[in-house]
Amino acid sequence: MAEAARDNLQPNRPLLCKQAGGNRTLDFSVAAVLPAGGSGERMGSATPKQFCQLLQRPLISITLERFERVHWIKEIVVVVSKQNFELMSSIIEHYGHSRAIVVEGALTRHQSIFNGLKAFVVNQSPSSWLEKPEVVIIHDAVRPFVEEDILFRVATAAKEYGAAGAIRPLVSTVVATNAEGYLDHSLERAKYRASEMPQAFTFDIIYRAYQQCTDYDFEYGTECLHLTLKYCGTSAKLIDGPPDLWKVTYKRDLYAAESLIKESLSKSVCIFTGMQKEAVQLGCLLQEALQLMMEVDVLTWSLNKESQCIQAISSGLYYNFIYININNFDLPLEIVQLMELIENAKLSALYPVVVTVVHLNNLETASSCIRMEDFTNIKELAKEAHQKNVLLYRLLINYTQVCEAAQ
Ligand SMILES: Nc1ccn([C@@H]2O[C@H](COP(=O)(O)OP(=O)(O)OP(=O)(O)O)[C@@H](O)[C@H]2O)c(=O)n1
Ligand SMILES: O=P(O)(O)OC[C@@H](O)[C@@H](O)[C@@H](O)CO
Repeated sequence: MAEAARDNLQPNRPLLCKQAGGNRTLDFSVAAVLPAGGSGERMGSATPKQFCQLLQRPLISITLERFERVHWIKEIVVVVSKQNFELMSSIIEHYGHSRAIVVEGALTRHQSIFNGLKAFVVNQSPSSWLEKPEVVIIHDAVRPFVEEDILFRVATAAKEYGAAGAIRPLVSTVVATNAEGYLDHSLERAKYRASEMPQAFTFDIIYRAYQQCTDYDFEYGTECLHLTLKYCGTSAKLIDGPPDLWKVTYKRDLYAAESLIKESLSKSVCIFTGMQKEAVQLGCLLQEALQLMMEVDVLTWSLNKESQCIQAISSGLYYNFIYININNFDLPLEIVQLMELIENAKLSALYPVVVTVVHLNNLETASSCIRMEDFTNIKELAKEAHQKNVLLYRLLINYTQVCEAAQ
C-alpha cells in the first residue's frame, strides 16, 4: 500500500495547470487595461467600490491578482482617477502587483479606457509609454472573478477576429418603454445575451475606434464592442463565459463577492507528508475522504529546486495546508520551513492561512503516549504565526493498528 500510495502522491490534477499562469502559451503579445476610475455611485459608499475591502483586501487587488496568475499577460494598466492615484500606488506596493502600471482616468468609462490604451502609444501618454501589444484585454476592475480560461479564449478570438467579448444568458427579459412609461415592446430573451467582460481586441482596431469616437459615444456609451463595429466594421466574436463574470455594482454585490471568496478559500487544501509509510497512507486516506467536497492535492515534502511543494505554496491557490508528521514531536524542521515559505509567499497578507500539523504517534513503537501538553515549542510558533494571520493547529493521533486497518 505504501508504494502504491506513494505513487498516488501526485496532485489529483497537474498542479501546473492550476499554477499561476498555468502552462498555456500564446505566440502574440497581450496586455490588459483595467478601468478603475469610477466613483461607484450605485454602491452608495464613500469609498469607490474598486477600493472597498473584501476580507480585508481591496477589490481591485483581488482582480489584479487574478490577472497576475496569467503569465502571458505582460503589462496590466490600471486606470484610476487622479485623487486615487496615491491609494492605487500604495495597493500595488503593499500587495506586490509588479506588473501593474497606473494611468489617470477620466470622467467616463470610455474616456478612462481610451486613456489606458494611450499608455501603449508613443507621445500619447504623459508618462513613459509601454510597448504596444498585439492584443489588449479590457476588463472592468470591479469584476474580480475572472479566470485564465476566459482570458485565453477572448484573447485568441480577438487575435483571429479583431474583437471578442464574453457574454452570459440574460436573467431578466429586456423591455422597451414608451414616452408615457408604458411597455412599448419586449425582446425575445432567448435571442439576446448580456455583454460582460473580459473583452479583447487587436490593439490597432480598438485604438482606431476610440480615435473616431464622438463626444456622445464618450459620454453615454457603455459598450466597447459597439465601437469597433461602428467605426471599424469589426463584428466581435462572442464567447460564452462562466457565471462569475458579474460586475460589482451594488452593495449586495460586495457581500456576494466576499462570500464567494470565502467559499473558494475553503475549497482547496494541500496535504504534505513525509516519506514514512503511515504518513503517506494517511495522506491518501484524507484525499479520498475530502476530494468529494474540495480540491485536494497531496505532495511528499521536498524542497528541491523544482519542488511542487514550493510551487503549491507560492501559487496563491491554497490557504489551507495539512502536514502529516510521524513520531517526531519536537518542532520538526519541515514545519518551520513550511511556515517560512508561507511568510515568504506573503500568502497571509491576502487572506488568513490555516496550517494543521497532524502528529501520528504509533503507540507500538513510541516510547510512551504523547500528550497535547508536550507540544510547548509548537505553541510558541503558533503564537508568532497568529500575529501574521496564519492559524497553526496541531492534531495528535495516538494509534496502534490504524495503518494495518487501512490496508
Ligand atoms: N469614469 C469612469 C467610470 C467607470 N470606470 C470603471 O469602469 C468599470 C465599470 O463601470 P461601473 O460599474 O459603472 O463603475 P462606476 O462608474 O464607478 O459605478 P457607478 O456607475 O455606480 O458610479 C469600473 O471598474 C469603474 O471603475 C472608469 O474607469 N472610469
Ligand atoms: O455601464 P457600466 O459603467 O455600469 O458598466 C460597464 C458595462 O456596461 C460593461 O462592463 C459591459 O456591459 C460590457 O461592455
